[in-house]
Amino acid sequence: MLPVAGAERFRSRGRHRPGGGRSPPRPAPLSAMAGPWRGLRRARGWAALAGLRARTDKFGGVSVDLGELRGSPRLERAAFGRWLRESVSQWRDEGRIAVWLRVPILQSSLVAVAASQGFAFHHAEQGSSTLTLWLGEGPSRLPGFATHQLGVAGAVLDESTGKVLVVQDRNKTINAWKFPGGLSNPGEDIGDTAVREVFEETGIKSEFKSILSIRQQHKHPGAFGKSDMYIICRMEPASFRISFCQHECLRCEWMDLEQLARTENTTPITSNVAKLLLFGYREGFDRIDITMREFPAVYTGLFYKLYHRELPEPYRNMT
Ligand SMILES: NC(=O)C1=CN([C@@H]2O[C@H](COP(=O)(O)OP(=O)(O)OC[C@H]3O[C@@H](n4cnc5c(N)ncnc54)[C@H](O)[C@@H]3O)[C@@H](O)[C@H]2O)C=CC1
Ligand SMILES: [Mg+2]
Repeated sequence: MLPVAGAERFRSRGRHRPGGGRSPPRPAPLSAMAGPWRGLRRARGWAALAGLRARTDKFGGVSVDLGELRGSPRLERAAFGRWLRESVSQWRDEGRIAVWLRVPILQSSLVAVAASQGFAFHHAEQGSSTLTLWLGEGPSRLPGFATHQLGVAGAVLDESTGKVLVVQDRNKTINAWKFPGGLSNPGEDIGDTAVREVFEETGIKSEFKSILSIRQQHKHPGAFGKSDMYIICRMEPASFRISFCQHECLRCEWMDLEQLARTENTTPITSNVAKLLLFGYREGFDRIDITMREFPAVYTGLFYKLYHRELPEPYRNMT
């Protein structure tokens, strides 16, 4: 069994002791136990299991990282299965609401053992998977993993000529004109994705000016069935000579913005945003722009970017 390492121990419902009182006694060390642990003495890796730490979170869940077994002999599945069953039983008694189990990819045979005890995948990354088991009352309230992917395109408009940069994708069945763009990298700002993707696909350097539109599409086949957010940004060109990526694009050109707004050889998204951009080009970009401001995040010490329509000065400085 696995004693919990968090500062606070959760009391199970019905075991509340008035006045707080002492913590329940810590379980005896694994080696001293009888019953299900006896067989573990000889099982490979059992000693390492005893050293694992279970960390509590502020919601009352408990996390165990099997990566802490690094350098230990490979665990026998049976030993792990018995250890997990006993530990879960103890956490249940302690009133924990959930278990988070991180499994390094090379220990993946233990995933099946955990799954046979009710655990399910929460998410997987390159080197590990994380499984969860809900112990609380009623249906699980654990948040799911990422729900969306983010694509960003750049509508690069040369204001001196009224031409906009467009491409036709090589791998798409319909070769419609669209703005160059692609998927955001983890941790990448929207504007930075637009600059990077425009440059990678067309060779054109550009600067982020504003967000023009946001499209949300559920069950997107290109997002492995997840939802897809597609943001189109207004960009200002910093170079003009096209050198497009032959792998990704079939064609690339500077096209008259009004022609793009009128052509049928495009998607509804590109067509509508071309019309919006044409309106802004003629009537002022302040009519269409969703601009960005940066602020310090209060609790984390990080910064975030807030995107919204222009706020008039008197409102901006209200206290
Ligand atoms: N105008 C529109 O209306 C369009 C919007 N989009 C949006 O743009 C974003 C994605 O842009 P992309 O240009 O597609 O991304 P991207 O520019 O990041 O390119 C993705 C790359 O991955 C490759 N790829 C994708 N799936 C693959 C697979 N299964 N195996 C091997 N290679 C694979 C593609 O060939 C491409 O080279 C999404 O948000 C999408 O919804 C994409 C196309 C058209
Ligand atoms: Mg692309």
